[in-house]
Amino acid sequence: MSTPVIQTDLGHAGWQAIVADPASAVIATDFDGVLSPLVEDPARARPVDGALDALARLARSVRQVAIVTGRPALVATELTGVTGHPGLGGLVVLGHYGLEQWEASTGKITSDPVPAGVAVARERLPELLSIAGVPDAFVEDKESSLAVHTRRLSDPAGAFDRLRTPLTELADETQLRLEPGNLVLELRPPGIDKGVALRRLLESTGAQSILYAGDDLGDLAAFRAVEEGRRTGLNAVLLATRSSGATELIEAADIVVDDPSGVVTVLTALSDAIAAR
Ligand SMILES: O=P(O)(O)OC[C@H]1O[C@H](O[C@H]2O[C@H](CO)[C@@H](O)[C@H](O)[C@H]2O)[C@H](O)[C@@H](O)[C@@H]1O
Repeated sequence: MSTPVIQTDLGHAGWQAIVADPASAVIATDFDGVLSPLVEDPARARPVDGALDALARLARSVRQVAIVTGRPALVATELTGVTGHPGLGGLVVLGHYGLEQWEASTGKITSDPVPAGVAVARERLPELLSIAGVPDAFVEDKESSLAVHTRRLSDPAGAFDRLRTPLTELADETQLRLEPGNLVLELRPPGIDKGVALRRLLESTGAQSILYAGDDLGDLAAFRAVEEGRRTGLNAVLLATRSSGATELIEAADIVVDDPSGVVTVLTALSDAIAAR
């Protein structure tokens, strides 16, 4: 398989560094919109064909493969089906934007504490949704955070706009953070994001290079952490899918693909290049 279109010099350098020394590389990828297509019901998201095999193949030669997601870590392991998948015994899943860490080698989860504001927000949400005129918005209760989805409503974008201000106020009052995503507004603990999660992962693994794949606004923090790392010598490839149409992310990427199948193509090309070196 040929090298994908890498649009930047930094991306070329990152690709070559990973190929030359995979043992010091991390491969980290988001789940929704990157390994799985976006679907109406969050419970039905699944990785596209070939996604886990592509990660498993890379896992043979790189230092660490990780999934970094806004989902709870256990939900992500269930939806992805990574538990017991051949070749993914060293996988790490960073859930809740890094609040939780699940390790395939032990099956154990560690988590930062959940702030009390989540319980307060949970209690106040139904009335807030009613007052905002969207009582039927789907609330995905993730225990450590609450995601309000508008995708299945008759006017998804209008409902998203109507909810933004009241949910921002609720986040302020409960000392939570409002995380906007693709037709979803999440109330979640502050002080952690995918950038913090990735910095911790790079530090704990001592990796010198990384490929990070994302699609939505929540991945911007990871992109920024990688860009910051580049200033102190980290070699990196930033891969974005167009799944969520997040312009800022797409413009910052070294490689852009349309959808999760494109991610599989890129990951496969990377392991082919490693195998051919
Ligand atoms: O970090 P991620 O793995 O990308 O998770 C971010 C949020 O993704 C999910 O919502 C998105 O995907 C749903 C299923 O395809 C879709 O219905 C929704 O509109 C998208 O915003 C998930 O439900 C959230 O909990 C995640 O935080």
